[in-house]
Amino acid sequence: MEGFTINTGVCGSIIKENKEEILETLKTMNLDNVDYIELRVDTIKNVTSTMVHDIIIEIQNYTDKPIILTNRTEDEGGYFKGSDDERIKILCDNAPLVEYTDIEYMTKPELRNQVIDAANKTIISYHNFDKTPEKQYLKNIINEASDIGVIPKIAVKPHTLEDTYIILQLMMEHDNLVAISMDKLGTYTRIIGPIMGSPITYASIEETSAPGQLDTKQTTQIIKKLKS
Ligand SMILES: O=C1C[C@@](O)(C(=O)O)C[C@@H](O)[C@@H]1O
Repeated sequence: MEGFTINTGVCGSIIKENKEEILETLKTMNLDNVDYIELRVDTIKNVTSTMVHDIIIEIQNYTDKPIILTNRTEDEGGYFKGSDDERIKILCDNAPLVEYTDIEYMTKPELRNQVIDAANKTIISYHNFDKTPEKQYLKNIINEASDIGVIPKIAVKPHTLEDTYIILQLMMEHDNLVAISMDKLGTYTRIIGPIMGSPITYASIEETSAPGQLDTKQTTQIIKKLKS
């Protein structure tokens, strides 16, 4: 039967301020609704490499779900307050422990390459919380990100429905791409992504880690429905 196969993993993002809250979220969430756990360490107050290491070990003692390690810059919607050198050090120190490490495409190449070299696998990400750039601009990022990392990811803000169509076109034209049109206007791209071969779709566990996210239960149920 003609159709599509869905191999998308649902990623639940944990965005908490300290180890206790992170572990509380982990132990109260339904792990059946996720395939990956994103640990957003930029939301941890006064975060250090040692803190992140200890949290990762605690998570891995509790579940085998693969971890995506993210330390998001403020420029791209995150909360990390330190220097880029400090941000990259936290990622490099802990990247060998986890399945994927997320590094922003816009990071200075010498720092970006340090993370790529330290990581098992990388997600090369680009976020624009102000607009949806021109399609060719995004295509260029996707192509270069695909060359330097394992999964290219773009997450951009739509102002019109036509903006969201750009994301649809990019998903049609690229395999293995995580492409998100944020806000409510773009929420449907989080569901279309799995049909288009996206390897990961991000969902919220408690509070959302980005505008327009569905929660992990909704996302998993929809994907199950699409697969049936
Ligand atoms: O980059 C992404 C995608 C995301 O911004 C989203 O739009 O769901 C959520 C972030 O936590 C994650 O790191």
